[in-house]
Amino acid sequence: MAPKENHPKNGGKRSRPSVTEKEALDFHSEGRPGKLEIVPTKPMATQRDLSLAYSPGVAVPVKAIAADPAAAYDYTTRGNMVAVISNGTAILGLGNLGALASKPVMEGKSVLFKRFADVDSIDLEVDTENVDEFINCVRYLGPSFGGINLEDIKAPECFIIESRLRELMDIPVFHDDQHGTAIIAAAGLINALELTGRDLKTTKLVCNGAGAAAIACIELIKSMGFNPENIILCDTKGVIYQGRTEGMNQWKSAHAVKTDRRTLEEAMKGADVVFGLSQKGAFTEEMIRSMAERPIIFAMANPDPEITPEEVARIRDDAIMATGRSDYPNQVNNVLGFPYIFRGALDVRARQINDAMKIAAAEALASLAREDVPDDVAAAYQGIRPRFGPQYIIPVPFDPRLISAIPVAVAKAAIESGAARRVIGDLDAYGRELSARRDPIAATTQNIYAQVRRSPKRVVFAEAEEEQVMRAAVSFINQGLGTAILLGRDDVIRSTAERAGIELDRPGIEIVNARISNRVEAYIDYLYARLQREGYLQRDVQRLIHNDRNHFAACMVALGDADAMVTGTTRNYATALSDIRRCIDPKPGHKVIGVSIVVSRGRTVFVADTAVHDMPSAQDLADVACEAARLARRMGYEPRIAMLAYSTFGQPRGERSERVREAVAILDQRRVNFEYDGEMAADVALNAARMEQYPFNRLSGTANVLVMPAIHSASISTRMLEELGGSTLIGPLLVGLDKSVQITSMGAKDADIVNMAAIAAYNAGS
Ligand SMILES: NC(=O)C1=CN([C@@H]2O[C@H](COP(=O)(O)OP(=O)(O)OC[C@H]3O[C@@H](n4cnc5c(N)ncnc54)[C@H](OP(=O)(O)O)[C@@H]3O)[C@@H](O)[C@H]2O)C=CC1
Ligand SMILES: CC(=O)C(=O)O
Ligand SMILES: [Mg+2]
Repeated sequence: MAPKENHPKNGGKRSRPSVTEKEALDFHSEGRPGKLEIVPTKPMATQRDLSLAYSPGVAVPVKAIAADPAAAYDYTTRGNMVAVISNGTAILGLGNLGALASKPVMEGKSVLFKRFADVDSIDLEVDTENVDEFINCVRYLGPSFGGINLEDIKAPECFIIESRLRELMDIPVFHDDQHGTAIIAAAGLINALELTGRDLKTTKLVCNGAGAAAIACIELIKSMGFNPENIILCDTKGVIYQGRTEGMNQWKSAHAVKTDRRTLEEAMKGADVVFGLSQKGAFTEEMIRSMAERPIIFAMANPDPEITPEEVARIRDDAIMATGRSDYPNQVNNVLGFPYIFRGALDVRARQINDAMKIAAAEALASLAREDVPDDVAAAYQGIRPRFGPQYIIPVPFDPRLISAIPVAVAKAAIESGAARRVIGDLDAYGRELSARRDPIAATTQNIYAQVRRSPKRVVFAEAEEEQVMRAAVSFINQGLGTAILLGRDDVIRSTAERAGIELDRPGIEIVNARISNRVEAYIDYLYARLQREGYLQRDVQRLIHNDRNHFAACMVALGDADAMVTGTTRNYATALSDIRRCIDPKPGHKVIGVSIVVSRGRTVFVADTAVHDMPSAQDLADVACEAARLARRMGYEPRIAMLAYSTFGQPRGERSERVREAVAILDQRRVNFEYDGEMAADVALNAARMEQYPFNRLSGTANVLVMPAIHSASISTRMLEELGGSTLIGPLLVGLDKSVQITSMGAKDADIVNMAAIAAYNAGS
């Protein structure tokens, strides 16, 4: 998983992941519809909890807040809560589709607040296009929130709404499409100008679009020193020149210039920079061709840019190209801003987000892209170590440094400019505290996908007659992960696909029918040689290869006809595993085990063995610890292993715990190179205060790998965590086999199958 010394180079030709409309709808409807839920932060289990949380206990903070409003930050969610508010009049670049239709985007923004900056957020869709009604609706909500993020409200109404609400409310009111976009575009522009050796004062820029995002972008770059005479603004009517009357408003007029150019085409001739904040397809190849040498093109319309990087690459090889999308390099998108800007603003209880805070965010972003990317961060860059250059002018949203770099800069500027109600004395300590909030598993998962994308694999889907497996296979190839081999009867696969509306006739999908494959004899010979002394006759083996797809698929992988395999949706784990073990051995010196990854409230814990050893011996437990430590390291975690039991360091003493104590002694003898200790109970392993009661314990912090004493405790506890504790469970991942195989849980959904196929492909590559 060592990142390569390189930087992403696509020239517009890199294959990029895409999603189908069905995948997008399934993603939003699966399980609980939508993308958000609310989770209590206090126990609500007993009479006492109720007395504290509700009547009578709740009266105490009520009185405290009435006496001192600042106390609301100490006793309520206000200080970490942002409302994302829209009326749906400019949803991305899709136009005015109404408040209700904007909800998926607003929920998305709320989720991004949480994911990237641990800011709690709720979306509010306000069903009016009337400016006064909208303002009146929002102005009274101040007590509920630490900040208001206005989103996708069209110009010019958005300007009036934002400025009036800023006057009326004593918390930050920030129209993300204006200032979020401006901050990110300014950061990208600072770097692009430097790379092309341009001076801010003489660069000529055309901005297509004269709405919320566009006006804010040009205002910010003017305030940074851009010469107003060098900026031409265009809208649907063409160039905004002095004296134009059609389709004008005061915000456009403020940026009208003296020029005889009238169309976007004319404006772009010889331009150094073009900003697209308008609509899909607004730039033609001709316009791009007419720009100056080494042009800077930010085509920021969402979901589809004004021109694609592929189109630009066809006609010019000297452009610096950015879009608003996640699937191209140089993503100039406000996701890089709003979570972190609000994080900083909330932490100093800011009254507003002022220009000083915006410029601080832009500068922090720009300088982050120029810094060397350290090893532990390279994972977020898809295993490639990016270097400041035309393909890397701005950090990626998954860059784990953003959470500390941007809020610290924003908080500092808020304190210095007087917008803060609370001063953070030690900003370095604040930065360290912020870093600790990041969850590396997301970066790891995306790194797995990215690595596979760079080195696509042939993965056999053993149960391809199942509809969800076919969908997973299609998604696998759509995401550029490799070739999907569908194993099954051709006619059954095709008729099921047709019924389900799945298109299989596309490059990257191969259907293999075990009954008529010309590899059958080779697989029978291979398997018979392995099983003839295990009580199998040749005809038994023939039957296995002809009739059982796990055996056939595993032989494909064993003999190199496929790189990896995924199975498990139609059979239980143990059956699938024993089918595979007949065909594939453990890697020399390894033990085959299952490791589940539990992600819970930002914490990631590996649990082993959750799949293979029923009642492991002390030797087995030591082996499991070694295998789990290897996997944790591969996923970017330095293992701290707790050997779990019901007892802790000999108390209470019991026969079952003896095995675990012995396993610890075996690890001592092996002089392994990772931290471990035990035996200990789960609460001691996971709770720092409980752990402190054993000062002699050798773990340097709470455990991140739990070795379970037996499979039943492993399986029961992980499933309970998933069902009762709201944790996300990944796996069990099968580790230790000589070839790459993953087994999903029975009845797994297509998204889970794709994840397992990606992990199988990833393991096949190393
Ligand atoms: N990458 C990012 O982070 C962000 C990207 N955006 C994108 O910017 C675009 C505009 O959003 P926003 O400012 O909020 O919307 P607004 O509705 O406020 O403004 C839209 C502007 O685009 C102009 N426009 C529309 N189509 C064309 C066209 N074909 N040629 C020239 N001008 C056109 C409109 O012109 P007129 O005034 O004549 O009607 C208007 O000035 C969207 O595509 C959005 O996705 C927005 C925010 C963030
Ligand atoms: C990214 C964003 O906010 C938009 O396109 O509207
Ligand atoms: Mg928006």
